[in-house]
Amino acid sequence: MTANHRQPAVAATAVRKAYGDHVVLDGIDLDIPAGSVFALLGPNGSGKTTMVRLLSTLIRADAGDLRVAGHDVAREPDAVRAAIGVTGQFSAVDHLLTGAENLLLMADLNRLPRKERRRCVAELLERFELVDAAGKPASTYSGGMLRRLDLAMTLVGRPRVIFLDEPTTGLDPRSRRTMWEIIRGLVADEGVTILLTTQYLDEADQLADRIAVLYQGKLVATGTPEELKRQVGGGHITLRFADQRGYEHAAGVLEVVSRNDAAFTLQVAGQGDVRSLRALLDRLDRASLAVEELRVHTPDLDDVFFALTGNPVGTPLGKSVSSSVAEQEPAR
Ligand SMILES: Nc1ncnc2c1ncn2[C@@H]1O[C@H](COP(=O)(O)OP(=O)(O)OP(=O)(O)O)[C@@H](O)[C@H]1O
Repeated sequence: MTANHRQPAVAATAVRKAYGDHVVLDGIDLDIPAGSVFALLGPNGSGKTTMVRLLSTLIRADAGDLRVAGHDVAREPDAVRAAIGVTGQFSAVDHLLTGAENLLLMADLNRLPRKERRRCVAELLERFELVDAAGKPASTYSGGMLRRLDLAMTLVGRPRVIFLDEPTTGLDPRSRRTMWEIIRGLVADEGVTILLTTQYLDEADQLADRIAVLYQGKLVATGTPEELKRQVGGGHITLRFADQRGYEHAAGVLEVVSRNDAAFTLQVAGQGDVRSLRALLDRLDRASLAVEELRVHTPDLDDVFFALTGNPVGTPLGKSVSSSVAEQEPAR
């Protein structure tokens, strides 16, 4: 590992940003190693876009230090701009131009040598599966195609750090997966650093080396997906019985965490590993109890999010829910 790799690609210390009385970011610290994917996870209005705008020099922080690719954001904004690419809610795509024209325009703006322009555009169209649509106006593109074009345009400038603001919001599942593959490829093939913002826990789980959970202007947790999941403790196993008799019998035999008398289901603590599952099934066998259905629930980022914020994913900021709703299995 070189010295350059040890230097964080993005660093923030005690960053604060308010609009009037509304404190949007309140003492944010970030440290993102070069060559990694970092997800800033938070519900609508939690300040994710504000953080990206600060890091990409579009707005100024009220307090704190921000460094990107080794440059101070306040003192060396031009050097920061030269090192970064930004895609997302403020897309650079011109809808009147074709995909190829948009890319050529970026190549011009980046002052690529004339010979290189065409080669670079052709390469990007190929890589982002836009060859067939290259001659069509961007106004005719689907949401997924527009995101791909936006990201391709960003890559013309060969950025070392890329900010992806909600890269897959509104996309269908197939387009999301294509985008995820592209993002993974960028890090693996080119060693760029990616900071992505997302409200999707599965996206953070799939892509990020590390995740920070932003809630009401503060980072409420930071860690690898696995570290965050460990924080919320053990999973559970749900057992459903065919009738009242079996259900009541089992409830007397097992250490039950919670029960649902109407559905004949019991929850017992357990991670779902083979050894503890075998022990549980042996116990049921010895008691001559037949289980109709068994489900293992390992903690996931939905549980983490709820444990940290008191809100299930997708709830707008500040709207807590009753524990009865929260105790339900998270929707997939
Ligand atoms: N220019 C501005 N003037 C006043 N308030 C603003 C401004 N920009 C953002 N805000 C407020 O700051 C808060 C955070 O906004 P931000 O866009 O950073 O959130 P977000 O987490 O990216 O949410 P979303 O997913 O909805 O974009 C919101 O309450 C928003 O209304």
